[in-house]
Amino acid sequence: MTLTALGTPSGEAGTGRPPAVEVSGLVKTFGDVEAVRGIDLSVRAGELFGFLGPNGAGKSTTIQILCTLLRPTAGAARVAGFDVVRDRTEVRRHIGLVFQETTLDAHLTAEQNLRFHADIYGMPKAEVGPRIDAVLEMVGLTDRRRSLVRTFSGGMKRRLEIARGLLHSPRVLFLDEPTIGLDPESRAGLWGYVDRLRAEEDITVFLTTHYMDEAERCDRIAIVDSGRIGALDTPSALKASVGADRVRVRTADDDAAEALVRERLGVETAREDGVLVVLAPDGERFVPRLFELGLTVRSVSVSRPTLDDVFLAYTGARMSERQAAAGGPARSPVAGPAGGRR
Ligand SMILES: Nc1ncnc2c1ncn2[C@@H]1O[C@H](COP(=O)(O)OP(=O)(O)OP(=O)(O)O)[C@@H](O)[C@H]1O
Repeated sequence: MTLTALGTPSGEAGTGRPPAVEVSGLVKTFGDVEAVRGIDLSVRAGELFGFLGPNGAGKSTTIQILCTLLRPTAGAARVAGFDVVRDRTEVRRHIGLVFQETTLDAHLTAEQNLRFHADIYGMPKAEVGPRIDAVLEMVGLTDRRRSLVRTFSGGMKRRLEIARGLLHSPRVLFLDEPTIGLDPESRAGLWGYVDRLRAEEDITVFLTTHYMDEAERCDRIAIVDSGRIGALDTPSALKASVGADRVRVRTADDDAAEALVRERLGVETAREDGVLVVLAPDGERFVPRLFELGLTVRSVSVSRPTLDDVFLAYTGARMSERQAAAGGPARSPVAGPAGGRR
């Protein structure tokens, strides 16, 4: 299998816009733990870029370095053209953060939370009111602007977090598992805002997720495992590079069928949940050959590779397992933009 692990997106030459995120040789260690072990990547302006990987792969650590909440052990990163170590304040001014743990003040109203954020960012007074109106409208919370945040549902809080992340018109929005714990309707709503945002504000979105449908939305995704990028490409290119279609077959005797298929047709097989799976480059054309072998086929189905298959190829696990594992709060809250650095 040959999957690409390229740091630079193709087709960028000539656009004249610097990359939104540029990372080279990034390393982060915590004592003996090598959380990030040499990451290179380049995210172009306006891109929706996804980070996928198992628990502990180093996704959050990388994002926290990009957001200036952690200092790299080695390597360099630039966000919106600014160095994350040397130009920390400028980086913070140009990014928005939405993390899975809420950092809203529950005892303030939605509007007060936003005004507080505007103060921290030193937004010009004249801009604050109209911008609050705009972001509240975008996330559908205009009529709840004077409600205390503690009266909000989980989905409403997340929408308010997004509004807050956008208030200062960032160039790059970091979303670290933004939909964990949300119901399907709230997840769909949140993605509606992200799509609208990208259309209206030409923002770059850098996302981590455990959900396959969210990964599918990305322009490109990087699969991260054990602190390294194993593959980086568009979802369709990644799926194509995994190669074979999967032909799931149930026969009268699967063990005998498997041996026969391997021997006579020279193809690879696997077992998934006990079911015989034949890996074939063109599944539909392959099916008649099963019958030609004289097998008693009880059922057969063909599926093309999914991102889950790509994830499995690179990490040895299914995304769905990760999704289940990530059902609860995964880690302690990180500091907001004004917070300290570990
Ligand atoms: N502050 C810290 N001190 C010590 N070790 C840490 C710290 N933060 C992260 N690590 C370790 O670094 C590794 C990478 O963690 P990280 O949170 O970046 O993974 P992740 O890919 O975001 O995982 P998840 O999907 O579970 O959020 C893990 O082994 C983790 O235990």
